[in-house]
Amino acid sequence: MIKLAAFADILPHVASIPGDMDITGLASDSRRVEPGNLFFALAGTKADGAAFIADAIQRGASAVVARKGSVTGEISVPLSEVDDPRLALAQAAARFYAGQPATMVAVTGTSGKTSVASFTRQIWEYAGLSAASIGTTGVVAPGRDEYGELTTPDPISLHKLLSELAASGVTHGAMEASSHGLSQRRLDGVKLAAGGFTNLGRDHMDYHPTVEEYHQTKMRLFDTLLPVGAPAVVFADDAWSEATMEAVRKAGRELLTVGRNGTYITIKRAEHERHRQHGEVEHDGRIYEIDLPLAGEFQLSNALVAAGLAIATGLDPAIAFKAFKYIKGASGRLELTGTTPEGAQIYVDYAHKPEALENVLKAVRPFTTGRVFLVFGCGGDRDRGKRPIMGDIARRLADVAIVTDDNPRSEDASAIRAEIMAAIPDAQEIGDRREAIRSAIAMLRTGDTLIVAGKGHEHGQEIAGTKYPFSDHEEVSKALEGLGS
Ligand SMILES: CC(=O)N[C@H]1[C@@H](OP(=O)(O)OP(=O)(O)OC[C@H]2O[C@@H](n3ccc(=O)[nH]c3=O)[C@H](O)[C@@H]2O)O[C@H](CO)[C@@H](O)[C@@H]1O[C@H](C)C(=O)N[C@@H](C)C(=O)N[C@H](CCC(=O)O)C(=O)O
Ligand SMILES: Nc1ncnc2c1ncn2[C@@H]1O[C@H](COP(=O)(O)OP(=O)(O)OP(=O)(O)O)[C@@H](O)[C@H]1O
Ligand SMILES: N[C@H](CCC[C@H](N)C(=O)O)C(=O)O
Ligand SMILES: [Mg+2]
Repeated sequence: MIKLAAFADILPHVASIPGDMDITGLASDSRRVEPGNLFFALAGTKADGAAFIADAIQRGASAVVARKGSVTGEISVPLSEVDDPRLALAQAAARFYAGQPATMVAVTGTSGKTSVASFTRQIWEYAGLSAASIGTTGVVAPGRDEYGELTTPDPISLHKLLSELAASGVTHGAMEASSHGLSQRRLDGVKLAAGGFTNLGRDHMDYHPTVEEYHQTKMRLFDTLLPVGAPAVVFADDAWSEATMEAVRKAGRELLTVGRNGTYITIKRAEHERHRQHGEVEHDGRIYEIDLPLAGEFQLSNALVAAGLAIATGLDPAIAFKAFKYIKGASGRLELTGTTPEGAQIYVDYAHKPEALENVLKAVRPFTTGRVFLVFGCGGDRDRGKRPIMGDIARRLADVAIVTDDNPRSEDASAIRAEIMAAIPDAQEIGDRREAIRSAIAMLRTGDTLIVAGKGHEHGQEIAGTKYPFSDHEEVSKALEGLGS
């Protein structure tokens, strides 16, 4: 419970409302309003929250926040009109749910966010700090491991969570900043100590009009959310690194680069083995040995961004680099899930966009003496343009590809497959994902590698509005049991 007047600096006019009222909670969905809630009417992609003000009041909303000019006519409760209701909601949520872990960092980029958030938490944990990570795979903190729906939670859930974490003694938190989250102001109330950037590729072209606009949205993390002078840890070896560095410099934040071309942490030497990477990095004039028990050079890039975030916010570099040895991959990120009796290896991976798929296929090639198999599809109700691009990547980089279903959502699954197969007509088509996985595993021989791509950690498959239980991990295990391994 908090007085409405406590939001006076965020919400115009509330200071002039006679008789201060108690606010029992915040809501942005009228269907979830409880008596005494402050309702925020948000303009969305499908609806305008202003149309649900009457509904919210009927359910007991005691005051309403809406975009200037969006409310016509009288309403029966106090109204605060603002330029940006989503920003007001984020700030109000941070006020309502007081307390955040003292050191919060956020990472953006097309791929690697979940991994970086998880690695940063693990580095802090290794150093003995009480740490949390928040992102696509959910929340992980001392005593908590919860599956999540969104990469960046909405501000109300996010601040409730941060407040609980702080109250339970968590001092360090790493979170993912998705482009949706940044554009919708979901993390504008978070007090950030540092920000990170991994890379930029094609994603969410159903939401962002151009790649440039998509990049600019991601840059909000640096030019708006990060305090002036705060460190921005930028991966230096990506095609979009230069543009990101420029954005950070222009915004007056401290630029720290990592990677082969990085100056804050520089890769001096890296040897990649099948399941680990070993090498040396330079930081602040000193050389540190690193040993990372994960496959794929991209995981080393992610680990460097994580180390950069931890060091930039105060951790001893020697401890940060030593922690690499104990890092576990995030669930379903190039995760070795099984081995056939003949020794072929099967990985579950979350690549559901072009660059991720390309990276993963390239990552396993050097260690595959036989053929690289790929089982993949594309999600429905998402960027259609990526389908033939991913088909083409599979054609170029996999030896055997099976096109199957991901989450068709409301779309016709066979039409999605056809759009992928336009670029890889020779692929096998097996719509049923379980069948596709079984069929691929049955074909594997010594030296082969199979990547089951697209769903990673997911627990379900969404078909025509229903989420059916489904796990790539489980299906791989069951198929292997069938082979007697
Ligand atoms: C496309 C998108 O981002 N949608 C988000 C957006 O919803 P919207 O603006 O489209 O909502 P809308 O349906 O148009 O309705 C507008 C407003 O009216 C309200 N409403 C609606 C109906 C009603 O009866 N009463 C009512 O009050 C809604 O609650 C909403 O506030 O704002 C909502 C509230 O903040 C989010 O929950 C919702 O996320 C949906 C669930 C979603 O699926 N988002 C995905 C695409 C997403 O955000 N993904 C990113 C990136 C993933 C990644 O690649 O890593 C993520 O961070 O997870
Ligand atoms: N640094 C990287 N560069 C390129 N590809 C990567 C990188 N890190 C991870 N990937 C690929 O992207 C997939 C998703 O990785 P991760 O979950 O860490 O990224 P993310 O940015 O959180 O993705 P999402 O936005 O889908 O949640 C991995 O399974 C892997 O295929
Ligand atoms: N957060 C991403 C996840 C996509 C996962 C993939 N399995 C798919 O369904 O396309 C999205 O909602 O676009
Ligand atoms: Mg993620």
